[in-house]
Amino acid sequence: MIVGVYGLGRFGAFWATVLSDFFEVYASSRSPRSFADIPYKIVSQDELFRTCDTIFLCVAISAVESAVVSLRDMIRPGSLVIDTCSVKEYPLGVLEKLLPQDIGILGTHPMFGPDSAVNGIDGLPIVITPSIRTSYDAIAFWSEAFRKMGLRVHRMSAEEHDREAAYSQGITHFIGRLLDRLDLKDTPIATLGYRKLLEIREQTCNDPFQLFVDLQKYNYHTSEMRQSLVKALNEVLDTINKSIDYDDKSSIR
Ligand SMILES: O=C(O)C(=O)C[C@]1(C(=O)O)C=C[C@@H](O)C=C1
Repeated sequence: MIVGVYGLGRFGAFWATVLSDFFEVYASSRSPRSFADIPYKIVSQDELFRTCDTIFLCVAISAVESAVVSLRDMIRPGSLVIDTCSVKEYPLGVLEKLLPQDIGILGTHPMFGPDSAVNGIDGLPIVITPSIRTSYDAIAFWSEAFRKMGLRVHRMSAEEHDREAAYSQGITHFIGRLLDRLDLKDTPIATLGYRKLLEIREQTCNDPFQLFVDLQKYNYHTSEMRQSLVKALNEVLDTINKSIDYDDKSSIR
């Protein structure tokens, strides 16, 4: 079985490498790039869809629609398109709307990337969100394949995924970008907690800014998450303000 990867950005190039330990992998992208020392074969878009009947789509969330429009005539009937976006309801909706009925669709979200999987993928989580267009065989095959790759497979609906991810990955990227605006510096008196804050900033800001914007825009639950954050911030500020007695000179400097 030759597995295809379409999109060779930060995540696609990483995922093609990971898959190559378990499958023969062909990869292609809109703007052809040359890579040194890679375990997969770079092919033209034409060859990718002619050769592979399982294709991982590894494009930015905001690029899914235009990618599918430009590729759909090349995808053979009976193929399976596996989306890997960090949100699930939006891309699955686009794929279901734009791909012909005889092409299968499976949603996945590997909950890691090149930074978090620097020591390998063993034990890391991957979400699978079957759509109305996922065959039982495809769910069974890929759940087992991901397990054999050492991943922890979590099956849930796209809606459940997005709700949970808004309050886990979404909030992390939001806080990371907030911290980035403060220009925080390392210091010899850094506490463990402070070092963890700096790590969050580094981990999230190492990803393209587009990922941050897309996570906030295309996960329909992040707006509620942001409102909860603002409410929580105001409540904490209120508590502090109430505890400061502005007439008592000893409590303020
Ligand atoms: O390891 C990395 O490079 C990542 O940024 C991975 C990360 C994240 O930690 O938020 C980013 C995008 C994916 O949706 C999953 C996880």
